[in-house]
Amino acid sequence: MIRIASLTRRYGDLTAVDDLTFTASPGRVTGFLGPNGAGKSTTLRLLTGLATPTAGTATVLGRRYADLPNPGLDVGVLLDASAQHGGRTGRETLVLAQRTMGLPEAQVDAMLDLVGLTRTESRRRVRDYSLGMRQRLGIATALLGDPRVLILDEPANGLDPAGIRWMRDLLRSFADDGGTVLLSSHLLAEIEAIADDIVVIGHGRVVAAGSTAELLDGAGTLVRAHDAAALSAALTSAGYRATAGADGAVVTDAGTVDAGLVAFAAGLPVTELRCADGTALEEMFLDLTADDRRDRPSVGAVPIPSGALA
Ligand SMILES: Nc1ncnc2c1ncn2[C@@H]1O[C@H](COP(=O)(O)OP(=O)(O)OP(=O)(O)O)[C@@H](O)[C@H]1O
Repeated sequence: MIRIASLTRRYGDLTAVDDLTFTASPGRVTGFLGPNGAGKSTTLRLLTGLATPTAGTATVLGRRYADLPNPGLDVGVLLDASAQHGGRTGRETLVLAQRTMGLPEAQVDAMLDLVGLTRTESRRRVRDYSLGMRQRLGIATALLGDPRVLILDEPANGLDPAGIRWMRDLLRSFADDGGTVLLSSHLLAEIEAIADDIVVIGHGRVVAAGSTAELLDGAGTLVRAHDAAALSAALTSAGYRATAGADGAVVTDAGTVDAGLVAFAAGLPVTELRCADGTALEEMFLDLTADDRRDRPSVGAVPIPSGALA
């Protein structure tokens, strides 16, 4: 369990993290989403003791990270794969971590196998690794102590499609075994494919949170007809919200059945009708994070499900 409660971090006049509250639960992958500069990395740094909060608390398994006696055994952390020591080989990096944590050396080979780094690759210096290989090494280091919690900042960076699929499966099975995963990204599609819960932040504040299913439901229905303007007008006059996209699709808060009935009643042949997918979630994400005003989070269009905020 990760608990962030009223967490705030100011740098001079800038409030990088602003009264942030959410939890990441065991058995679930929690996606932590936000555009550049939203405060994701600062939050993860506060959570892992690399920065101190101005106010509020961030705890892992009920304790501040700094109070965990041997943190690597409880929490696996990967914040910046490119920051690993370039002069060490991959194996040396793992052996150092293994000794620091007091683990058997066999664990190093087990992790290399798990992340798909060959023995030959493990003997190369990290400076000669691709970003994808560094991510794999970083994940191996994070998993070395068999922790119950994983905190990962943009772990898909640099991975090829097969690597992304591999990481997704790895995180899924980690969560299915009861682990807690908190994973940050600015890539909505990546988060949507893996996360059970999503917390969206903008300007250091939570702007939407809930299960991925709830947020997708909140994204509504996508309906397409030849005359998008007429379709929008028909939906609006039936009391629904409707937004016509540039590609002719209309996203509405009407259910699929109601949207179809409204179009039929208006004499508009429907060419596509389905639950809105990640495209609509992406529009929601952009909308939610577009508001520059820190004092007024733009949550009006999307309800925050009760219980989603701790
Ligand atoms: N040590 C620091 N001193 C001053 N400002 C900082 C410091 N660390 C972060 N900030 C500022 O806090 C804000 C949030 O930054 P943060 O790196 O947490 O965002 P992010 O969501 O992780 O963005 P990105 O996706 O680009 O990594 C930014 O405006 C950043 O410039």
